[in-house]
Amino acid sequence: MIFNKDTAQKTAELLLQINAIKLNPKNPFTWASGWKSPIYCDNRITLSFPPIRNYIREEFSKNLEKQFGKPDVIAGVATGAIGIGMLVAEYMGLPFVYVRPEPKKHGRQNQIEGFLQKGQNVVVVEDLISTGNSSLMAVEALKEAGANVKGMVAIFTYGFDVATENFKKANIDLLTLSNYENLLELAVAKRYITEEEQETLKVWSKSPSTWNVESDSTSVK
Ligand SMILES: O=P(O)(O)OC[C@H]1O[C@H](OP(=O)(O)OP(=O)(O)O)[C@H](O)[C@@H]1O
Ligand SMILES: O=C(O)c1cc(=O)[nH]c(=O)[nH]1
Repeated sequence: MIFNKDTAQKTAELLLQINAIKLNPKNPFTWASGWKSPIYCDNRITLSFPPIRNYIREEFSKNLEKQFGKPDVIAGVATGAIGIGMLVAEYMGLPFVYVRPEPKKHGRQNQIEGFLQKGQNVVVVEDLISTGNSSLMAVEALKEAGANVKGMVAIFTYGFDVATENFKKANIDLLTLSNYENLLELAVAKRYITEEEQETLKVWSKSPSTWNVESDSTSVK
């Protein structure tokens, strides 16, 4: 679910403006899930733009407190959400930890980096949700460490049914700044994408887990 329509539209517009949305139908991206996709939303780029990362930080901080109450700790999902998660923690004056996809193989062999105590209330910050598997693995690790996970916030979700089901099964509330529906609406209205690209995305969105074609690369300008 998005926080609200205004934020969803503004966030989508900012992502398009900084060219964080890449289209590459002829040489598809491989996602974390292994799915092939003509689209890639690179939210990591937002960190390079201070006014945009400040906007994201403030929207996250305001809305997550409204939704979940003020947590004891903010957790970022590594690596994509370490930067933005830390900015949120700093803005809210809260401790921060980050969660690796798996325990580190040397050193202290930690999966969670930072100081976390059993029973602490944690809100998880993620940059992007496709299937939700990466984020929910982080939630699992936090719960195993004794944290009380209050919910998750992310910059963007594709809104796939599989993610909705995964979050429902895990009993975790997910709120996002923006989503695919708002992104597409704006990209079409402001002519960031051609009719041909629109058509590709239409075909892809009908069956994203099985979509795959051969083609060339473009970024949405
Ligand atoms: O919802 P999912 O299907 O799990 O996909 C989304 C995940 O993929 C990306 O991480 P990636 O694995 O590319 O690693 P990174 O964060 O280190 O860039 C992104 O940052 C999410 O964590
Ligand atoms: O599923 C992914 O791996 C993924 C998709 C996407 O659009 N952006 C991203 O950073 N990861």
